[in-house]
Formats: sequence, C-alpha cells, structure tokens
Amino acid sequence: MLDLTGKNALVTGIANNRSIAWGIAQQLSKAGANIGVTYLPDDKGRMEKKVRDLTEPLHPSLFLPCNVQDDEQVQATFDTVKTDWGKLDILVHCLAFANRDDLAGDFSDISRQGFQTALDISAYSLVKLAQQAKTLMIEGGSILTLTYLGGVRVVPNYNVMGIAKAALEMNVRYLAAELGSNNIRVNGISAGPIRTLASSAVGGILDMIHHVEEVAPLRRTVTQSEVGNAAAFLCSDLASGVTGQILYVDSGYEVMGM
Ligand SMILES: NC(=O)c1ccc[n+]([C@@H]2O[C@H](COP(=O)([O-])OP(=O)(O)OC[C@H]3O[C@@H](n4cnc5c(N)ncnc54)[C@H](O)[C@@H]3O)[C@@H](O)[C@H]2O)c1
Repeated sequence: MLDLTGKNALVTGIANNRSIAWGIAQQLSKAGANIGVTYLPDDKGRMEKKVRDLTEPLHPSLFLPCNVQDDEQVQATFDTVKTDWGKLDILVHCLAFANRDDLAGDFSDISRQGFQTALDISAYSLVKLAQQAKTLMIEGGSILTLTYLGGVRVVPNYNVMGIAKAALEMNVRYLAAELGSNNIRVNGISAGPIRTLASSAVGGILDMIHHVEEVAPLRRTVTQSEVGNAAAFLCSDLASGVTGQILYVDSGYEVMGM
C-alpha cells in the first residue's frame, strides 16, 4: 500500500492551481506525508499570498520563500527544515524558467545570458537543492524532478529548455549514482504537455497538446493528478528499487514513431 505517513516532503514549484507541483503536493498529502511548501517570492508578496491560500487545505507545516538562484535563501530553507523537522524524506524539484524569447524562433539565436539563466534555474538548481537535502535525508530519501521529452528529442520552440532538460536528466543519473549508498533515490518524471504558467511561455503549446491528443496511445494528454500519483509512487517505498530513472507519464506518447 502506498503510505507516506511519517515522511516529511518538501515541495517546490507551486505557483497556482494548474502547477504540476500542486498536483504532486495533493497526492503526497493524501498518502499521509507531512508537507512543506516553498514559493518564488516577489516584491509585492503576490505569489506568497496566492500559494498560501491555495495550499492551506494541506496544512503545510513549513511555508518558505526559496528562489533557487539565491544561495542564501536556499540555505535558509534547509536550515529551517533541519530545525523544524529534524529530517527530510522527500524533495520534489518541480520548477523551471527560460526567457520567453528563447522559447520560440530559431534555436541558434539563443543568447549566452538566456542559455545561462535557463540552465541555472532549470537544471543546476536540482544539484543545489540535492547538496542541501542529502545532509538531512538521514533515514534515506527520495528526490524527484520534472522533465519533458524535449530534453531527448527536438520539439518545436522548446529550444533552450530542451538543453536544460537534457542536463537535468543527466543530473538525475549522476546524483542517483552518488547518493545511492545513502539510500537516497533520485528520479525524474517526464510529463506530457499540460497547460500551466510555465508551459504557456513555450510557443505553440496548444498545438503540442492537440498533437498528443491525436497521436498518443491514450488519445489524450495527462493531468496534474496523474503526474501526482506517479510522483507519490516514486517517492514511496513501493519504488524502493528504482533510482536514476526517468518515468514517462505522457499517455504513452514517447513510444510512438509517427
Ligand atoms: N506543463 C508541462 O507541459 C510540463 C511538461 C513536462 C514537464 N514540465 C515541468 O514541470 C515543472 C513545473 O512546471 P509547471 O508546468 O507546473 O509550471 P508552473 O509555472 O506552474 O511551475 C513552474 C514553477 O517554477 C517556479 N520558479 C521559476 N523560477 C524559479 C526560481 N528562480 N526559484 C524558484 N522557483 C522558480 C515558479 O514559481 C513556478 O512555481 C517544470 O520543471 C516544467 O518544465 C512541465
């Protein structure tokens, strides 16, 4: 049985009720996990309010600002996890960012700055968070990230994010190899296209969704809660033998040749 009772789960990347991280947080909570939430702070505190109101029904025992580009904020987040929880069992890395200009048009036009930003926020951040998480996963643990097929194949307009996802997927494998001896598992879910704030920045996202609805074996795309269910499995002891893997939760689209 899928049971996360007694597990402390820190979930990053909730922005609104469409966020994949929100789907994951709900399923982890349903399975009994104690939830902590981080959000991306802004000057006016809008994100804080929105995410606080949204996640209130899950009674998060931690609610912290964490911009992954800010080392002090990352440190402060994990210092609080240590003080308040004592141990961490589950870390969900569910965030990404690239400049809108770099998610359409010619791939070769990407600027150095745009490349660095996308790779820093969307790929390096997993390493940064894992650095901190590994010291608190004293009973072992599970780290999970979110990726997309555009990291292994060319998808129109995904451009710089494809490079970031390729790096992210290798991060999963290197981290799994390093942390396995501490019984820390590291996996990724490659989700099918879902309408969210982040995906709306990718040129032609609706066309991508319609294409999946026509071609994928299940003839539809996936929902946040389907991704959440797979996440709960990967974060639970039911997946105790699974690490370094990318699990496709995409209605089967990845297997199709045409
Ligand atoms: N939506 C899709 O179709 C799809 C498909 C496959 C994978 N994914 C991946 O799922 C993850 C979640 O995206 P989503 O689609 O739910 O969109 P979303 O916009 O709801 O979530 C993206 C999150 O990234 C956060 N973020 C951006 N920059 C940050 C920073 N510097 N520090 C901390 N947080 C930051 C945002 O605040 C937001 O919460 C991403 O990694 C995305 O690439 C999405």
